[in-house]
Amino acid sequence: PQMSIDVVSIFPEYLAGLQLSLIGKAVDRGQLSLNVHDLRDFTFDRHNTVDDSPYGGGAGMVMKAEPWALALEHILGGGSGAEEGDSLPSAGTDDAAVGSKPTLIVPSPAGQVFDQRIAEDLAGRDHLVFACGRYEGIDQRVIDWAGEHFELLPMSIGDYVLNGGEVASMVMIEAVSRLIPGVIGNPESLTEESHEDGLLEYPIYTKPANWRGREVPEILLSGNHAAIARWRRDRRLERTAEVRPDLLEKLDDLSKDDRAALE
Ligand SMILES: CN1CCC[C@H](Cn2ccc3ccc(-c4n[nH]c(N)c4C#N)cc32)C1
Repeated sequence: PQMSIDVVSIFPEYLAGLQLSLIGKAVDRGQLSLNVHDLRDFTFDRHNTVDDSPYGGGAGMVMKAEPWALALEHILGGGSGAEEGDSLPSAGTDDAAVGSKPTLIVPSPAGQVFDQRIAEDLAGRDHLVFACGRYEGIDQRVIDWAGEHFELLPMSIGDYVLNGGEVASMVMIEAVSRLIPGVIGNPESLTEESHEDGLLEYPIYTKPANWRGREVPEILLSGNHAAIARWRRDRRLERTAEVRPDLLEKLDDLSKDDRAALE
């Protein structure tokens, strides 16, 4: 596969949604491999304990280090099949020396904020591993240890608080996998979309031309493709100025026509 994705979670069924639709098809086509691991499979006490109370006191529980290290070592050791089919490293070398290190993404409110640029960067990598925390998070020593075996990326999907890393991982996996060539049916649909080139997308319409008395903008029925392209760009500029002026300020290649649309 072009990319292997592993996810570790105490709620593996949360990630089942990814098997549907586009990503499911890409997995069936062998473009993507997605493996979800239950953290509790790496506990061996009677209660499959994954958490304990925080040193120093405070509310909530902390996820214990050992299960996480065992789960991540299982994945490093090829437990995800990510390395299957790769030429086995010659004796004595470790993967990190032979290939590039896998990328470990740790969803966290304290992470770098995920955006389309980061999605594009991650889409070019071979092996992504997502560590989904719950409770108050994961013992810091796991993160410190993981930094020696992975390229470590603490990542937040936005400035609001969730209860765990699963939803954040699904957001990032969807944003990344749709950028992998062939995963999205028509690569054309990856252009001129919001955040791809810094402008929000233009309004879209389909049949009927008159719906409950509301007409489709005339220009779109004209067949004049240059005029339609201009109209669409004007709508993108207008919408971005209205909804996300912060994005507009980042643009430095506005044409004369663009500026006219913003007057
Ligand atoms: C009250 N406490 C505060 C700290 C976090 C605790 C819940 N939690 C445990 C693991 C974990 C992972 C990610 C996120 C998260 N929140 N917001 C985002 N954008 C995230 C992302 N990515 C949240 C998480 C709840």
